[in-house]
Amino acid sequence: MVPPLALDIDGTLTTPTGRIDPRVFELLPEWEAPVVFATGKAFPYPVALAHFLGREETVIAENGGVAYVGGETTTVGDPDAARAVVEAFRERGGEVGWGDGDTVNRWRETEVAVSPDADEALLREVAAAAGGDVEVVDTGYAYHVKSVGVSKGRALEAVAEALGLDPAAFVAVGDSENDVSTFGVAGESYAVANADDAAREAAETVLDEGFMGGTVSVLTELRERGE
Ligand SMILES: O=C(O)COP(=O)(O)O
Ligand SMILES: [Mg+2]
Repeated sequence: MVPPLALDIDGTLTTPTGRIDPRVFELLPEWEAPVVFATGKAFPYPVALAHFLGREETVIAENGGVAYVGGETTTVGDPDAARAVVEAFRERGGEVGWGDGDTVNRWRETEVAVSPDADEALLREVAAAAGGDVEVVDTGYAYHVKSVGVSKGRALEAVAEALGLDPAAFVAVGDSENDVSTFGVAGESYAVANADDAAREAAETVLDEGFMGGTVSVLTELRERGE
């Protein structure tokens, strides 16, 4: 038997240029245990990934702000507080930076994502001035302006419970600061070689290979172990 998985998407299932690695489509459709996509991206992205893999749509989006399992959606966090920070950032000359359509935030319900090209120092200054309820999380792919206390790890606890599983039964793979909480909840945790310092420190194991190459090495090992 293979264990259930909690998989980050960007930096973990992707190539260095941000594409979904084709090996995702070979390895995950047939994985014989729950697979939870746990991402900082907005809700539709992991749902679409699960859908096109032919898997149950069991997802954590917005860094834990949104969880979806068994057809039930749960949202946590204070979107108004996050939006107020981003509005103040804009008033001070900051730019969210995703262009006119802003599909990054269009379906985002609990937080706001700001482009990695944005003025980080200004964003952090504005967030700090808003009091202690809002924080900025840097995934390498975006700065997420979100409520303190919302995390992928907390959402994984809730999703695991809904699935009737112990969160410690999960094996987690990730690459950044927003995966640290998942690593704390899952029974086994792996940081891919491209992971940031926070993820490397939190993970039980830092892999030799980066991006999907690292994730493939974990999945292969787990499969062999389960035989
Ligand atoms: O959207 C981001 O900033 C990062 O997404 P991820 O959590 O799937 O890596
Ligand atoms: Mg990531």
